[in-house]
Amino acid sequence: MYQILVADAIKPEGLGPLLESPKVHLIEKTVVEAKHQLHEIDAILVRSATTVTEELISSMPNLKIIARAGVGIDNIDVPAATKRGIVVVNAPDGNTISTAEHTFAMMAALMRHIPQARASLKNGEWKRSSFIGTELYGKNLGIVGMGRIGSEIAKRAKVFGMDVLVYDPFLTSDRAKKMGVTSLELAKLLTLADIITVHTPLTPETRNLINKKNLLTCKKGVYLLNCARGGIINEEDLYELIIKGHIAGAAIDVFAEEPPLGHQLLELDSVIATPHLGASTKEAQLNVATQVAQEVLSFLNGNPVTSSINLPAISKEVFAKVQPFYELIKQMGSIVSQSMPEGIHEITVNYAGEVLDFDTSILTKSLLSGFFKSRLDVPVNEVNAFLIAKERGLTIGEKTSHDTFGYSNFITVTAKGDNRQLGISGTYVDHYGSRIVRLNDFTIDFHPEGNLLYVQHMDRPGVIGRVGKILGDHGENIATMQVGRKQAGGEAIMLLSFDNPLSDDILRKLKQLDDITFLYRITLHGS
Ligand SMILES: NC(=O)C1=CN([C@@H]2O[C@H](COP(=O)(O)OP(=O)(O)OC[C@H]3O[C@@H](n4cnc5c(N)ncnc54)[C@H](O)[C@@H]3O)[C@@H](O)[C@H]2O)C=CC1
Ligand SMILES: O=C(O)C(=O)COP(=O)(O)O
Repeated sequence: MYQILVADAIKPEGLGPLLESPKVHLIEKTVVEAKHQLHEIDAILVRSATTVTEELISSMPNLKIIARAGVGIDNIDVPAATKRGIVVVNAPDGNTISTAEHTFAMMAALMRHIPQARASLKNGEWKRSSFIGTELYGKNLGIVGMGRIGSEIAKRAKVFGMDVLVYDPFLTSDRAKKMGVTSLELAKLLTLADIITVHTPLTPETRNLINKKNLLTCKKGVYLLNCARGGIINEEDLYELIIKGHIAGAAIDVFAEEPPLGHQLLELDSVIATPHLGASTKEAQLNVATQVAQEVLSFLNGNPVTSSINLPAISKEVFAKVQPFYELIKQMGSIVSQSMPEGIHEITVNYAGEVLDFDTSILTKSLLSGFFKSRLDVPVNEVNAFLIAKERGLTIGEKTSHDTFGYSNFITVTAKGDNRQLGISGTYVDHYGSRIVRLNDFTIDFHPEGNLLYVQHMDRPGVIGRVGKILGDHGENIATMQVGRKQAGGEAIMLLSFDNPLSDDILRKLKQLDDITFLYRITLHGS
């Protein structure tokens, strides 16, 4: 039973996929309330209220997936999660419309002083001339960050007759043209805009992106909006320039620290604010909860996730096609690891044939997860495979070729250690399954599963019999056996399979036999 901590207020109606799963137990508590259960948590679902720090991650040794029911992942230590092999997913488009609409509502309210006028009315006043507003029509709206939300705002602004100027280093001129917006450098946008709204994520690059220095280049009387993340516009600088009259007003939904208790900006009449409400609609909350619930369930069921921050996106359909190769190469990684228990400094994979239809980096990561599984006690998966390899000084190479040796697909892994090199080739055959077809230059054919014994020996009479005798004397029943050699009298191999793993004692006795070059036990769990 998977233990899933729902640490923030996530709409229960959206959690249906998880609630209906017999494999899942939902714990709806804050991190503090659940402090005695953290060690058993497999998945955590959060919004922006919970900060998922490295410390919190390390207090959850079973954690496999962190789901953000929303967009911004600045409250999650993604590098720490990645290092631990924990998948991070979000709900990238579930609250786009709500946040764009909220920004637009804030802009209209800001320009027409709606909150201030309402407060005045409530005080029994009727001060029509104090609340003279400004039209949106014909104004230059500067959008910084032209992603999902920025783009939706641009569409709405155009309908209101605004001229839309945008700055986004990742926006192509083609897309800007299609959207009917003017793409500019930030410095230029700031000098031309009447209203500026930011819609970037909060990153080291965007923190304080809008600051005193560049705000002073803006038109006097400019309006600012931040419905993205506190800190993108420097709050102290904004305050100072509003006080000095350079900025006419600001609409703020998000703060550098939330809640912003006693914040100086909230004391200013020309600042309107909401308590991080961008995504707070019935629709958005249902969307994001449903999206992350589906992602978490899919992941826990061994299926791919589609909106991961630290994994390449792969659809269910593509995953179904790639899965046989994914399992095959994971077993090949495990064979390499168990066959070369000494240090390995380089692994190269050569992909040939129909396997090249897929993103082979996913397969190489699967190889590494199989390789590291028996070597490390930290989980290694597609999330952290390359990172762990780098940390351990393991060089990973990927090659492709057309030579499939008559198979429709062919994968060869070569591992180099200090004194030895190992080569293994495998293929996936429809209706027949994974096959290892070459090992250390010997032609062979076996399904990579179960308890195996690989023996490399000199091709001399009696070797096979002596091995068989020791096994028989210990009551070990050989389930299958294959032999191979390159030339008479040269080196040869035996590959035997058993119902149970062989004991260390048997291995020791086998190693003492004459003519055995080396042997190793390989245990492979289900493929
Ligand atoms: N107030 C609220 O409740 C909500 C706030 N948000 C915030 O809004 C942000 C944007 O959301 P989406 O549009 O969905 O994300 P998105 O990823 O679709 O768009 C972000 C855009 O910012 C651009 N960008 C990145 N670095 C930049 C830089 N240095 N300068 C200019 N542009 C840059 C990217 O190229 C991208 O186009 C989120 O990261 C989140 O922090 C999102 C949802 C709700
Ligand atoms: O999705 C986002 O990035 C948001 O800022 C929404 O935050 P929330 O889930 O409402 O705490």
